[in-house]
Amino acid sequence: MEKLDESKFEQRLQLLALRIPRAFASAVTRLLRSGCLLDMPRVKPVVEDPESDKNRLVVLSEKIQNPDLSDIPEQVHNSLKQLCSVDVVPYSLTLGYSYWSAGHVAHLNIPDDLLAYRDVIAKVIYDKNSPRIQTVVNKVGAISNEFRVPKFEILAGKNDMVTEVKQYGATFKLDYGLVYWNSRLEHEHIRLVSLFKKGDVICDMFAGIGPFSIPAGQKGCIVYANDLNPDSVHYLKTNAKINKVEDYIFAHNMDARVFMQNLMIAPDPEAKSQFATANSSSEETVCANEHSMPNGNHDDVQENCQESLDGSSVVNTTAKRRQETSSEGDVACQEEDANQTKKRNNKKVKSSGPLPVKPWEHIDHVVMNLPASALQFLDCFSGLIQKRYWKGSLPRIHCYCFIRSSESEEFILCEAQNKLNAKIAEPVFHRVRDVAPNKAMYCLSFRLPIECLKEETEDNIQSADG
Ligand SMILES: C[S@@+](CC[C@H](N)C(=O)[O-])C[C@H]1O[C@@H](n2cnc3c(N)ncnc32)[C@H](O)[C@@H]1O
Repeated sequence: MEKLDESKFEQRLQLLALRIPRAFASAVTRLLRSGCLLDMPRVKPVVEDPESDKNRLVVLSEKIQNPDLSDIPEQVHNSLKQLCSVDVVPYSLTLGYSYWSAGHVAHLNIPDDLLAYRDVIAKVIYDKNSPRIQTVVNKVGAISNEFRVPKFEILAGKNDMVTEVKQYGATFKLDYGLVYWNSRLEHEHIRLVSLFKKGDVICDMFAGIGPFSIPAGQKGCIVYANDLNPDSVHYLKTNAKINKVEDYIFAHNMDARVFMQNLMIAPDPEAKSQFATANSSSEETVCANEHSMPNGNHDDVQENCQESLDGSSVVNTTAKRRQETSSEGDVACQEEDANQTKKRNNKKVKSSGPLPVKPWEHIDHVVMNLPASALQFLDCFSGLIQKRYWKGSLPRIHCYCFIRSSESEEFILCEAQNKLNAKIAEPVFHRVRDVAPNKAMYCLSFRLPIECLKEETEDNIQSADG
C-alpha cells in the first residue's frame, strides 16, 4: 500500500496579522469584522503574540495581502490608525487534514487525484481524532438539489450524520446528510442578527435549521421562520427547544412565496367588525397595537406559539379560531384592560414569553438566505403588504446573492428592482465571503420601496371585506 502523505491534506495559508496593544483587541476586531478579519470556522482571528504578552495578533482575511493595508477600505484603515499603534506582520496558518468537521463529523473534499486513497485517509483521520470525530465523510459531486444539501459517502466510523455544533453560544442539532449547514457563515449570522433589536419582528424565508432565527429569538425578536425542507424545519423546531426560544419562533414548512403571502393575510374583517362593535374604539386600539394574536385572542399566547412550532400556519390558526369564537376579541380586550391595571388572573397569559404580533401590520426585517436564487423571490413583495393594515416603517430586506467578477453591484441592483417593480433607495451591499476565485456571496440590504405596497382600490377593499 502507498504511504499516506499527510501534507497533501494540509493547507498552508500565508496571511497578514496586525500586532496591536492587547487592550485594543476587541475594538480592532469590531472595526475589521465586515470583511477584513480572518473568517474560518474554529479558527480564532485574535491570537497571542509569541513575542510579547502586552500585544495580540489580529489575523486578517486571506483577501488582504498588501502589507501597506491598501486593500483595506480607506475609512477602516484611517479609523484603525487613529485607534492604536499597528504593526503588520506575516502570519502562517496551517490547516491540518482533520480541520473540516461539524460536531463529530469530519467532512472532506478529497481531490480527484487522491480519491484512490480515500479509505486509508479516512481511517487515519478517524483513528487520530476519535472519539471527537466519530464519522468521516467525503462530499460527492456538486450541490444541485433545491434544499442545498450536499451528497456524502461515509468513509469511516459510524453511519450517523446527526450531530451538534455550537455557534455564538447557541447549540444547533442537525443531520448533516439531510439539511443545509455551513459553518463558514457564522460571522454573517452574527452580523445580521446584530442589526435586529429586541422585540423586532423577523421573517426568515429560507431559515434552514435556524442560524439566523435562533439567535434572533435569543435576542427577544419574534421570528416567523420558514423552510421548504421538512427536515430543516424539524431541526429548526428542535433547536428552538434546545435553545429555549420556542416561544419566539413560529416555524413553517412551505415555499417561501406562499409563506410570505400567508403571513400577510389579515384576519376575517367580518369578525373584526363584530370585534369593533362589541368594544369601544379605544379598547380595540389597545388590542390591535399591542398584544393581539392574529385572532385577537390573548389567552392563546403560549398555545399559539406551540401550535406554530407544531407546523400549522398562523393563517390557519387565525381562520380556525375566528370561526370558532367571534366574541373572543371582546373577552380579549377586556382582559387586556385588566392586565394593564395588573388585576388579570389568567394563567396562560401570565406565563413568560413574547407578546403576540400581527405580521400583516408590521415586520421589521426579512432574511432571504438562498444566494443562488433569492433575487428571483423578490417579486413576491410587489403588492404583498396591504397599506390599510400596515403600521410603521416598511421592512428592511436582506437578500443574499452571488456576484461573479464579470458582474457588478449595479447589475444585481437592476435585477432586484426589476423583480420588485420598484426603485430601491440606498441599497447596501455587504461582501460576505468569496465562494470561488471569481464569485463572492453578498448581502443586499434595503428598505422595501413604498411602491410595493398594495394599492387601496374600492375593488380590493370590497373583496377583502367579503
Ligand atoms: C442556503 S440555505 C440557508 C439556510 C440558513 N438560512 C443558513 O444560513 O444556514 C437555503 C435554505 O433554503 C431552503 N429553500 C430552498 N428553496 C426554498 C423555497 N422555495 N422556499 C423555502 N425554502 C427554500 C433550503 O431548504 C435551505 O435550507
